[in-house]
Amino acid sequence: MAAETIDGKGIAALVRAEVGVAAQRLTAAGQRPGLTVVLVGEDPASQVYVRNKDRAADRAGFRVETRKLPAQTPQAELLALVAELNADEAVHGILVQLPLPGGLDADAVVRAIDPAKDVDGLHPDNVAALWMGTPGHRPCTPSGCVELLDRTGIDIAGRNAVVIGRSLLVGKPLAALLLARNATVTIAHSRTADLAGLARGADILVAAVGRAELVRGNWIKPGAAVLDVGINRGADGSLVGDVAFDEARERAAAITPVPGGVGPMTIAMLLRNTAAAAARRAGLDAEQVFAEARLIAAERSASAAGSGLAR
Ligand SMILES: Nc1nc2c(c(=O)[nH]1)N[C@@H](CN(C=O)c1ccc(C(=O)N[C@@H](CCC(=O)O)C(=O)O)cc1)CN2
Repeated sequence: MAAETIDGKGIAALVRAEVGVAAQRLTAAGQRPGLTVVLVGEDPASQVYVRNKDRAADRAGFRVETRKLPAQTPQAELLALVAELNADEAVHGILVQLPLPGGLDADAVVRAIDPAKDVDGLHPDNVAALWMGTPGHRPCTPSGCVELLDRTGIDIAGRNAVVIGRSLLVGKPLAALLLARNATVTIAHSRTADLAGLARGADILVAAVGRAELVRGNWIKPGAAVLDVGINRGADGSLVGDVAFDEARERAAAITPVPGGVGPMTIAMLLRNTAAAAARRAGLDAEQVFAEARLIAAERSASAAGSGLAR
């Protein structure tokens, strides 16, 4: 039987609606969530992602601004902007869109961000907090993956998880998040011997390498959950994941499509991290704010459905 297709687009919309409810509560408490996105240069894909972040934050009721800088911006100027945003009380979240143009030191820029405002979860303090299991911002795409598993009812504890890819943005933090949820985690990469054989042992298989359709159908353990983080352009310009979707869905129990799977969760979780930063500033328990917002959003959507508004 073909796998369930995990509706990342729909789940991301739910999360954004819940964050919107939380934003109303935080605004009433005097902390309207504020996000500043910094875009350096003209990379076309980054421009699209930044525009989408701006629009999603605006729709959720945030105060949002995008600071655009030319590709030739000196490192010192970028660091000065980060310092300005760190000091701005209206800013709860700072995101520097990656990759930065050549010549800029992304690592130094991320280190300059106040960890409390590092809603990307990439500052070393947040990386340490992730591995230590202490409070801090978690990176958006990996936490989006876990959210997808949770909201699809896929168990994590005790399962074998194989994460193909070891980037700081996805592979490593996702491995830490799955480990924190008591999965048995293996990180695989380009030098892994018998990648296919390793993948075949995975109850949860994540592909985050950026190689179109690397993962074939016969790599999938029957009944596995497959999360495809890859976004590659096919020869005809269409988007292709790291997983050969049509083959994999014949064996998996659940699988994310590309587009419309993991990708949309990245922005939803960014909004959630920003709202969490605002909640902490308001002296509120962010988890409690989100739990209440989830109930309110569900009630609103049920009553909209009842009145025919959702149709
Ligand atoms: N500072 C950061 N930079 C980058 C991050 C990040 O998390 N923080 N991640 C990626 C890009 N990214 C967000 O910035 C991102 C990628 C993909 C999507 C998404 O919704 N993808 C859609 C398809 C979009 C398309 O048509 O191209 C999907 O998969 O359905 C959102 C955000 C690198 N940089």
